[in-house]
Amino acid sequence: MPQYVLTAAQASAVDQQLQRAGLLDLAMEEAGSAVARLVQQQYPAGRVLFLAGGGANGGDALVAARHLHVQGREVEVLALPARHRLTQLNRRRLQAVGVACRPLKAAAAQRSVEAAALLVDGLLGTGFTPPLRAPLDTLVHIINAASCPVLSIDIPSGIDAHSAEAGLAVQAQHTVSLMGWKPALLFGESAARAGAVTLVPLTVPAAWVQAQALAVRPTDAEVGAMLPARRNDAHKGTAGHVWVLGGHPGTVGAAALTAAGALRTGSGLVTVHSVAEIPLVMPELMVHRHSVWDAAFRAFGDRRPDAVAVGMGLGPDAAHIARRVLSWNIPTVLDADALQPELIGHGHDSCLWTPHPGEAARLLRTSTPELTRYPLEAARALQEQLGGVVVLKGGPSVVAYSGGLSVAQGGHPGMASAGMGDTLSGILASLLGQGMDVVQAAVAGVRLHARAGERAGQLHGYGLSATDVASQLGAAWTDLTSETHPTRERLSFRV
Ligand SMILES: NC(=O)C1=CN([C@@H]2O[C@H](COP(=O)(O)OP(=O)(O)OC[C@H]3O[C@@H](n4cnc5c(N)ncnc54)[C@H](O)[C@@H]3O)[C@@H](O)[C@H]2O)[C@@H](O)CC1
Repeated sequence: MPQYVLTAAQASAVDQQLQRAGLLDLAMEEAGSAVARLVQQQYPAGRVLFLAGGGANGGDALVAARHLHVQGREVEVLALPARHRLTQLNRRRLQAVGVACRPLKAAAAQRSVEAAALLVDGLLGTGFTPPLRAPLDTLVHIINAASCPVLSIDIPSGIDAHSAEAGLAVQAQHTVSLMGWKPALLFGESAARAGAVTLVPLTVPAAWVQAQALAVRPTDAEVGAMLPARRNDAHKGTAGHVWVLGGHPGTVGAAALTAAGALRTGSGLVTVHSVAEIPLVMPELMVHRHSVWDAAFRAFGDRRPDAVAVGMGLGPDAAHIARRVLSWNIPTVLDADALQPELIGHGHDSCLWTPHPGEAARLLRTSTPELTRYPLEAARALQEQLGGVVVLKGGPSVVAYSGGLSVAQGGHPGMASAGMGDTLSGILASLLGQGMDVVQAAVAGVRLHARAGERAGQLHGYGLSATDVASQLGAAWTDLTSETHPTRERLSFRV
């Protein structure tokens, strides 16, 4: 089952459905027991201090405290007055098994924090609306000064579930996200506050969550199923021919990296067209140097590849060249210098636009900080303007298509280096050239790139390069397809 991304309002709408179905009590029980299980697994010794708010987030904390107490763990619970009906109910249940709920005051919290081996933050969840009011602000300061690890339930207290920004908010080591991801757990400073995130999907009908969800996060098995499986009689003519139009004196490496990315993703033939001298990074590449772009287009005549990537290091003529390529109406990846506002309105359904946040801000005529505050909305706005499919690159990348958003899993911080986007363009063009649908090519391509980055990151850490990532693409493909293509892979090896 895919994972989903929900805003606070969307999570609350599912809660109301659960409430109407008489299932909300069970959902809170499941949430609290999952938190208790995680505590036992990851933080198995010492006193656990729970700080519980008055809403349902506090209710989850009270359920978790009861489960741990019943399992013999030493727990201490400090709670604000319970406002939510189920939080009141779980307070009575906790007291019934012999755990006192002491009032949550700053002085008591300060003393208790010192004796705790783990602090569970159940103050505020998705019901929080900024700014933080007293006494919660003082409590957040106390939590952040604690020397023990902090585990937050659903979202660190003080984080607005929708935004990638973070003001005064809990810094957690671990967050247990309930039902689905919240945008804040995926992007920017707010994601850094959450620490490691464990998703607990809860026993909620998938259709209820899907109907509300802002975005989907496909699993590796789902991505693997999208990738094409080859027949044993495949040859270079059936594996797609990609053209790379890029490079300019001073930025020739970009086109070479794109071409290498396409070859390593399995393209049968890759040809680079440029007016600059492109380094032959792999001898399997075909490189055509043209005197000027007009001559290049004359030489192309009516010949077309299966897919084209345009823009990488292409320089000042990029918008003009990209416009001519768009008139071919074939699967096209537009990257880097080709991402210009003057191309708005010239795209088609088989276009894949791949801006990083700076390029996206240029296209939307906004600032980069404004854009990165709400990456999902930004990706959607870009797709509405540009048409086709948009990959808004980042950690994680977002794919926006007509009617939907998808957020990639995984990746590695070492991927923050020059040339990574060029490699991604090659991957995407390769998948398009192998006949993939443009949405699936985007979703699978960003995950393939991220998976190759994870593998390269294990070898090179923060020193990994785009070339290292390209070298891991074959292995990444095998990882993603291991569940879905096993028989075919085995057959291929026997031949
Ligand atoms: N379907 C789900 O995802 C489920 C969610 N559950 C929990 O329900 C939570 C949402 O519960 P609620 O809607 O009751 O909300 P919360 O528990 O997040 O917070 C509501 C409380 O916070 C206070 N508050 C809000 N903004 C504040 C501010 N700026 N300063 C100080 N206090 C503020 C409100 O007065 C209210 O008492 C989720 O985060 C999750 O923990 C679970 O109970 C199980 C099911």
